[in-house]
Amino acid sequence: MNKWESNVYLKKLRQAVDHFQLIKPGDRILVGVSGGKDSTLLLYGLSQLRKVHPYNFEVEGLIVNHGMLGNMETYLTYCKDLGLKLTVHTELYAESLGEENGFSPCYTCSRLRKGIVKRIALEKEFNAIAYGHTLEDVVETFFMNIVKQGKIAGIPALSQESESDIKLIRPLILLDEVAIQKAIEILGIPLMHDTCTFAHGRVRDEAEKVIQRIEETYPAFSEQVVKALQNVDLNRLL
Ligand SMILES: Nc1ncnc2c1ncn2[C@@H]1O[C@H](COP(=O)(O)OP(=O)(O)OP(=O)(O)O)[C@@H](O)[C@H]1O
Repeated sequence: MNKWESNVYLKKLRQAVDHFQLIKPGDRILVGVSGGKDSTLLLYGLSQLRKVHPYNFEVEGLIVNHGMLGNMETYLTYCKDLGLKLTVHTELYAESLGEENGFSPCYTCSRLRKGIVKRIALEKEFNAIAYGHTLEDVVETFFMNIVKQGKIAGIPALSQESESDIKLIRPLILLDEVAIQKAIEILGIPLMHDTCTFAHGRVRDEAEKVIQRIEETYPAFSEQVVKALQNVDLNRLL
């Protein structure tokens, strides 16, 4: 087993890429980067995978600077030294956000940010956008969809952007936050800390607590949810 394979976090990223067929030869992938641990590891991991994977593909990171991102200088220098391709696009919309038409600032910010990433992907002829959603994101979303919507749905590893040919890929979907944190510590990347004043008391925090409590009894609960989402017994649904 080589060094690459012995790194559990990179092994799981590759497992997701291959199992869900996230990457095709010739893909041009734009990674949405927030400067936090998940999307930073995603950019690093895909850039590493590129070097050893049989398929030829390109990887580039994009930070949308909406005005609440803190100091980027050290982070950008470190990423550059690691050989990561990363650009910053500045559109300072965050400060003017508020509660609008019943939508929270976080919701509006996320919509605007995704629109910008998509626009730049199209302008620069990328055919794929990668997001840093993790195992926890899938399980929390699954839980919240049941509790809030009465619906069975998680986050797909691979989906299609509406209104364009761009595919959305989520290669960290098999990785948990503990493994990601460990990987970031090993790499020593100084993360960026956002200055967002809205993101507190998220509904997701409640889901996180409930899942943690379940995992005290069933430690593999999150992995089992991901397994279950690929193993639906259609004959036993109503
Ligand atoms: N400032 C940013 N610039 C570019 N991409 C970003 C930025 N912030 C976040 N992203 C990307 O968007 C992904 C999802 O972001 P985040 O978890 O904050 O929630 P969200 O936009 O509410 O997403 P969702 O509702 O789809 O879970 C991140 O994993 C990252 O890949």
